[in-house]
Amino acid sequence: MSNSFLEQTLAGKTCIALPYCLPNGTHVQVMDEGVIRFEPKNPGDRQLDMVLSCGIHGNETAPVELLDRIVSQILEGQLKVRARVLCVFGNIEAMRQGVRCIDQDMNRLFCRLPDVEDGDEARRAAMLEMQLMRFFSRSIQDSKPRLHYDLHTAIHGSLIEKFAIYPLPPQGRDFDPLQVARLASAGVDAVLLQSTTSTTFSFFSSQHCGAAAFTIELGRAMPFGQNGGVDLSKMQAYLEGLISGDLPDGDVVPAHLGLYKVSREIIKQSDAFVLHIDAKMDNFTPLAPGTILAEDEGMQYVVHETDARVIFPNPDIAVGQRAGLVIVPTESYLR
Ligand SMILES: O=C(O)CCC(=O)N[C@@H](CCC(=O)O)C(=O)O
Ligand SMILES: [Zn+2]
Repeated sequence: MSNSFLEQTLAGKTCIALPYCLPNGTHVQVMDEGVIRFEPKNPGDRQLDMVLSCGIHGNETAPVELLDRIVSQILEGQLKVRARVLCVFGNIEAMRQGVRCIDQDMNRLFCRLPDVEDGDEARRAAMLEMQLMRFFSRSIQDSKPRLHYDLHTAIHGSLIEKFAIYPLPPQGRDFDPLQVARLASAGVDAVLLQSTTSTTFSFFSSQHCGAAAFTIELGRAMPFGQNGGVDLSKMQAYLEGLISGDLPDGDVVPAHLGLYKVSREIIKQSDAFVLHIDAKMDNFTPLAPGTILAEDEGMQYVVHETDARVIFPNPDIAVGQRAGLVIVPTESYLR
């Protein structure tokens, strides 16, 4: 992958290039540092417009390496482009330093204009919002389906390694079973249906760009070059298929895919917050009814749900942010 788009970006060498054309007719434009757009030779024939993002958390490197492989394949002419595709490498400085974030968690900085605090990560999030609005405005004009996959890896282990978070749809819209079924063909084994608004990148594109958007967790966060244990072959084949115009056949959510709804988010209200469950617990670990999850300013969070599981337990976050999710299985209309 020498001299790849990622390597150039990390070395601070990306210049905003004018659109140019590959020998196979694909149009390429570098929109900003770490943001590159591909458009097919015959845009009228395309079936969808898609944003693929990674590295919103700088230490989640497996999806960054995956997206860099895809960008290289396109630039080298090995992958034919029959969709409009915007590839986003999110928090570049955090990637350089191998950390989740520098000052602020970028995935808590979307949908927050105009009251968001200033800072490099807030400015980058606002710039990415503008890039997506611009990218998808053409999709709206041309009535093309809009898709956004924001690719992550998790801090801890997980009883279900690959899962997606489906942001709460805009008012008047519902979760789309077709989108969930497609993810199953990409190796995703569970989907969590969100029940509240959010400040994540995928919530932004769902809410403000009308995209079918997901946060996708693809394994455990490891440093660059140490992702041999994460098998992304199904996801890679699926994304290559979408880019080259091969939509998956299945439109039924398979029985093996776990469907959960987010019952509640545990928000850290003060510095007195104490997590009572093991912060290193695997995602999807069952929580018995009556378990004390956490305490905060004299208030106890107790599991009252039947068949509850924990996702993303983490007390080391800023006040006001979420310290974990409680999810429950759901058998909804999706199946
Ligand atoms: O493992 C963890 O604790 C965090 C992994 C991660 O970054 N997850 C995303 C999920 C975003 C969403 O809820 O859509 C995050 O916390 O930003
Ligand atoms: Zn992440």
